[in-house]
Order: sequence, then C-alpha cells, then structure tokens
Amino acid sequence: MTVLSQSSCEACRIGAPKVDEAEARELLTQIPDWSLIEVEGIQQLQRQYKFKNFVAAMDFANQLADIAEAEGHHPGILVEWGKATVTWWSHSIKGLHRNDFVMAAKTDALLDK
Ligand SMILES: C[C@H](O)[C@H](O)[C@H]1CNC2=NC(N)=NC(=O)C2=N1
Repeated sequence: MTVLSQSSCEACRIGAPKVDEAEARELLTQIPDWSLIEVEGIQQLQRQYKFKNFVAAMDFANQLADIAEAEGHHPGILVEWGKATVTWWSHSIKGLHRNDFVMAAKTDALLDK
C-alpha cells in the first residue's frame, strides 16, 4: 500500500472519481484518528488536535496552510484555544478524493516535526 503521507495530490477536477466506501475504509487504516462525517450531503474527513494554548494551535494551523498551498489543496480549519479542528474534502467533486486522505496523513505528520 502506498504511504499516504509521502504521496502528493493529483489534479482533482469536476468529474474526478470520489473514493468509494471500500477504498475509504482501507485508506482510513493509515489515518485512524480521523472521522468520516457528512455535512449537507458532502462526505468529509475531520480530526480535532489538542494543543497547550491558542498560539500553539495557531502555529499548527499556519504550518498546515503552508502544506495546503504547496499541494494546492485546502482544508477547513477552526482554531480555538487549545485546539484545532481540521476538515478535508474536495470542493470540486463535493466529496472525498484520494487527495483528502493524502492531506489528512500529511496533517498528522506535522505533529512529528
Ligand atoms: C484552482 C484551484 O486549484 C482549485 O480551486 C483547488 C484549490 N484547493 C482546493 N481544495 C480543496 N479542498 N478542494 C478543491 O476542490 C480545491 N480546489
């Protein structure tokens, strides 16, 4: 199996294939702390990270912004005191593309730095 955190995003345009349920289940084994959620009919990946204070959460969000820009794929980020909630989905296909699983794994990998 390819290591998601070491993969890159591929071009994702309208009409690109959504990840099906079997594939989602397999990919989730590499990002076990993420939840599959559905918001207004759109499947998304979500994880909440805990930090020691607001500045640490904000610093994490800024590091995530850098990798999002580098990959051309962008998350939802909610920063609060001591936590950051990150949500990944592909706007262009209104659902989950493999890119979202790649980015979730890269988000986790930020914690190892
Ligand atoms: C033109 C640009 O590449 C696109 O709008 C990208 C930007 N970042 C994106 N991020 C996410 N999460 N989904 C998208 O469909 C998306 N599209």
